[in-house]
Amino acid sequence: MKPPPLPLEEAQARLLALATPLPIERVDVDSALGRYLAEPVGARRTHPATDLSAMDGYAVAAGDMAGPWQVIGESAAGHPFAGEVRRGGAARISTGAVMPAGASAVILQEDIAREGDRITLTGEAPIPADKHIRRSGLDFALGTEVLTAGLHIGPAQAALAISAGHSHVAVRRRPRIVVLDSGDELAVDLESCAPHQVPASNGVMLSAMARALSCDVERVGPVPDSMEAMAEALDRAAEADVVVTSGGASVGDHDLVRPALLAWGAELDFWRVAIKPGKPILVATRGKQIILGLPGNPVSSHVTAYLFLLPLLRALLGAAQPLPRRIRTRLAAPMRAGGARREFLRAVWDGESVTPQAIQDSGAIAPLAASNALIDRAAHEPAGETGDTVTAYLLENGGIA
Ligand SMILES: Nc1nc2c(c(=O)[nH]1)N[C@H]1C(S)=C(S)[C@@H](COP(=O)(O)OP(=O)(O)OC[C@H]3O[C@@H](n4cnc5c(N)ncnc54)[C@H](O)[C@@H]3O)O[C@H]1N2
Ligand code: MOO
Repeated sequence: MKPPPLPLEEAQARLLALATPLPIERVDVDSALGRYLAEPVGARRTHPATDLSAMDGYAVAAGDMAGPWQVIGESAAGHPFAGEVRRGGAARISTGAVMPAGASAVILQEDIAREGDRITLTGEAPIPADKHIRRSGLDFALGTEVLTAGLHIGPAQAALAISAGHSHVAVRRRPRIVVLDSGDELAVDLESCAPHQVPASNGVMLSAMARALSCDVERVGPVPDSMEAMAEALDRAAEADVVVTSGGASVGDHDLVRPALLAWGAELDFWRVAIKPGKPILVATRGKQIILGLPGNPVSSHVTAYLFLLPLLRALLGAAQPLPRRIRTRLAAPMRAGGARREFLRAVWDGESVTPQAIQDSGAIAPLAASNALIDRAAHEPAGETGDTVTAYLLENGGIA
């Protein structure tokens, strides 16, 4: 008797429990982009390190806001004014330049008339007087924890690490993934793809999903439906952290993934999850290696990669939040009632509401490619009306902000 399919959350928790974050390495911030911080980042400097002007204009002394003034020097970005600003004096100042000693206000150049070195106020003096000054430490002070461990390193986080004085950060090494697709019907040469064949598209799709998460991916296959060919293909995955197979996961006579994995020395953790598409997904281990057997139907492969593979890779990379986040949104069109399995419906989210695709076949790639969201519909959920609130996952950024 085979055990019943696992509920999704239980299956995800079991998979993530197998994932120990990979060893830490220190890399330059450029190379860390797309990965997750393995250690918090503390500021090695105060930013700004000193008071700076936020605008182009003239720096004057406190309480000396009426003018006229004599321009006694200039503070340009990267070239501070060495002198001191006293009553009646002003220093020309540019955006990002250091406030000179004695100066405590910046008057915008649009509010000033200049004749030679004499300037007068033609517009408004700033209120409060220090309005255009960026104070030392406004952004962060020396010693502050500016980035927490487990955070995704995107462009802004990279800029912050650099501003905080870190040219290198601690991240987990890139996971090594082998993507292996299988099936006698799979064609690589698209020019000679006969009607009994199918273009092998899952390998490209699954590799692309893994590569978007800073993984080193090798593709093996398509592998023919024979135990010998599977054994040979799996041997090429001996060094992989994660082996992803696609196809052959179901119950057919030619579905060889499970027996081939067992013969390779893998131990089955679970097989089958109560979701549609993607029910026949399997998870196994072989020593430290984690094996994800995804169903061959292209949409099933995509959805299970989204719900299982990407969270697993994020966990190996040390992400604080490996699972995709849900959004609550409204139906822009009616939704059919749920069936026996919880279903992830391909859908289009326009920023306000979501429309399920008319065709939900797990072999239909066109509606998948036209979708940017998955609606999470419970088993036996009643039909939905336009305007009803539903839960959805956004596909475009892997569901993670
Ligand atoms: N009697 C039953 N039959 C099936 C069941 C079941 O419970 N009882 N489950 C169905 C479900 S659900 C799914 S999902 C599929 C999964 O099957 P497999 O993982 O064994 O996948 P295959 O049979 O190898 O292929 C299914 C389908 O996908 C195409 N495919 C496979 N690999 C690729 C690839 N790399 N690129 C593009 N397309 C691919 C393949 O040609 C098939 O059309 O089983 C159901 N059957
Ligand atoms: O679960 Mo299968 O993935 O429904 O087509």
